[in-house]
Amino acid sequence: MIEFESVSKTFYPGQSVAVADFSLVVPSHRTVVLVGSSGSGKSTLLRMVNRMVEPTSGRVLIDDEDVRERDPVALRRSIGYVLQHGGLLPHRTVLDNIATVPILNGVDKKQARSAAMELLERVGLDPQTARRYPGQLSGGQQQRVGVARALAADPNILLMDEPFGAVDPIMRRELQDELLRLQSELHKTIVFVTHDVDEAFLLGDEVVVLREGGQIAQRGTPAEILGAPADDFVRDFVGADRAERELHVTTVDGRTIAVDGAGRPVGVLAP
Ligand SMILES: Nc1ncnc2c1ncn2[C@@H]1O[C@H](COP(=O)(O)OP(=O)(O)OP(=O)(O)O)[C@@H](O)[C@H]1O
Repeated sequence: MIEFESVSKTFYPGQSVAVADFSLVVPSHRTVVLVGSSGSGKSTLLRMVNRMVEPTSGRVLIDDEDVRERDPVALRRSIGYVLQHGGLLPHRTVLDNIATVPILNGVDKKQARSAAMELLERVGLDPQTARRYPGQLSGGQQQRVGVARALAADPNILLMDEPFGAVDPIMRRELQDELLRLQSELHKTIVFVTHDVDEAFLLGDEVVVLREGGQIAQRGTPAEILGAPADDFVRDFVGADRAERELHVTTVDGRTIAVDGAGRPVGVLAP
């Protein structure tokens, strides 16, 4: 469980607050998505968990322990972190990129490399990829390596900061499905940051819609938010009234088809 307890962050005195008095509990084994437009404080909040940002006031607790009690380096090695631009080491092979943290944590090299090979397959990469360098991979493959690397130390917590933001829409959808599959097997505690509402609704057990200053506009399951947006800001942000979200039913050859506001079929209703 991760707990944000009234955290605030002002980067420079006199500057506007990046995050003001934010509180949230992220339950263990769940995926919580922070969604909001640029500058709403999502990354700042995420980085408080692994102490890459220290709150100006308030606390972040992991399983009831204040993260400030933890050595920052050990803390970071115990938490998986995936960024938009993989942050892979360019002069190390894919296999070494994945095995680095476990080796730093004292795992025997051979063992770490064989675990890295298993992870490579787990995230859907060909074993041949192991000997390549990050620059020789596509953006989507690099992000898969990023996910494998984040999982290598078998962390309980995964922090994901716009991890699929820089890949094309088809690859993005594949990576999202892959994450859903992985999570159904691994049950990590995931905090996922995105500005894409559809991605938030697809991946989040719970979604937190943020406005500027890390203010929570609404939190809940995707269905709760879409069904009852708290205010006009949330309604606009999630596009509750957007034509493509407004589904209707029509009957074609005796089957009931759901179509969106533009008349595009989106699925068949189960009888
Ligand atoms: N290291 C920093 N130094 C100074 N100001 C910062 C720093 N990091 C973030 N900020 C400011 O804090 C505010 C919140 O930024 P943050 O990156 O957390 O937002 P975000 O919602 O993640 O946005 P984005 O989607 O663009 O990454 C912004 O006004 C930003 O300029």
